Amino acid sequence: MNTAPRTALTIAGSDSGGGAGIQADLRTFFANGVHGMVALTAVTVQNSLGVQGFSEIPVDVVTGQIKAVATDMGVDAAKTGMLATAEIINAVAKTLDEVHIGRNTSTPFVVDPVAASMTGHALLREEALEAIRTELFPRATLITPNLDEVRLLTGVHVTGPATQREAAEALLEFGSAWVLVKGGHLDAAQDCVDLLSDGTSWIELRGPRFDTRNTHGGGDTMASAITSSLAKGAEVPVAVAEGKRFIERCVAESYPLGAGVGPVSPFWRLSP
Ligand SMILES: Nc1ncnc2c1ncn2[C@@H]1O[C@H](COP(=O)(O)OP(=O)(O)O)[C@@H](O)[C@H]1O
Ligand SMILES: Cc1ncc(COP(=O)(O)OP(=O)(O)O)c(N)n1
Repeated sequence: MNTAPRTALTIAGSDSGGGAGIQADLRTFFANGVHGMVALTAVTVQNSLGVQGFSEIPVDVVTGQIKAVATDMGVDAAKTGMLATAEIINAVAKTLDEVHIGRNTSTPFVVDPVAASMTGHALLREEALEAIRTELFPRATLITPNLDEVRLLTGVHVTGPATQREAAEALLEFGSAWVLVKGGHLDAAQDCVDLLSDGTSWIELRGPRFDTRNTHGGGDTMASAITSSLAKGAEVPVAVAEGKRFIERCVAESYPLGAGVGPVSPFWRLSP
């Protein structure tokens, strides 16, 4: 009989266009040899041009999905993406404690604090930012904000290495074990440099910047690649280095689709 692969759970929204959200997460888990499971939080109406609207899933259905998979199939690592409302965030935090997922357990937990789509549409109700800071970050093994999210969460406007470090310090105050301040939106003429820290180690992850506008789903894909590595037992610095290498290839092989922004490709290993 075959043995079961490692498992990863995404708690996130659906992207009807297939490039971000749970679709990106499941594509990435699959591409990394991990069995992906889902707790759906919201359904977005979305295509390459942006988000036209969304509807939340009832809170008890969100928490029910988490409990159903955690108590039966087991979760080796989990991540969050779009959570939509403070009510969902509060309930998810409580449920993660009940099923023993988070930084003070043996099951790593990655928080991608999704606030808006790259096209500028809100994916989180305004009052929910505080719940992300107080309910999710203290439970997180790793948080992975992009520069817009850093500004919303801390007020720090990152323009280079000094402010990237200042932002990481401010974010660690909220209680996560590690923070990854992603630098994809820094100066377009430079390499892509992300900064990883637990307040003691400061690790710069530098990679080439590929000249493409098709980066839809990039943040979700990177967080899911890191979650996959954590599910397979990697320590955080190794998992993030693996995630960085993975997303680089996904961006390099991204493709146009629709009239707007195309998706990154988690399937680069399948390319001929
Ligand atoms: N054009 C690019 N070429 C190579 N890597 C990129 C590019 N854009 C983003 N990245 C990398 O993809 C990851 C996610 O990027 P970022 O754009 O900062 O976050 P988000 O997708 O959440 O907005 C980071 O590791 C970043 O360095
Ligand atoms: C359902 C859903 N979740 C997350 C996102 C964010 O994806 P994107 O707009 O591509 O932004 P980054 O991945 O670059 O942070 C979304 N659009 N939809």
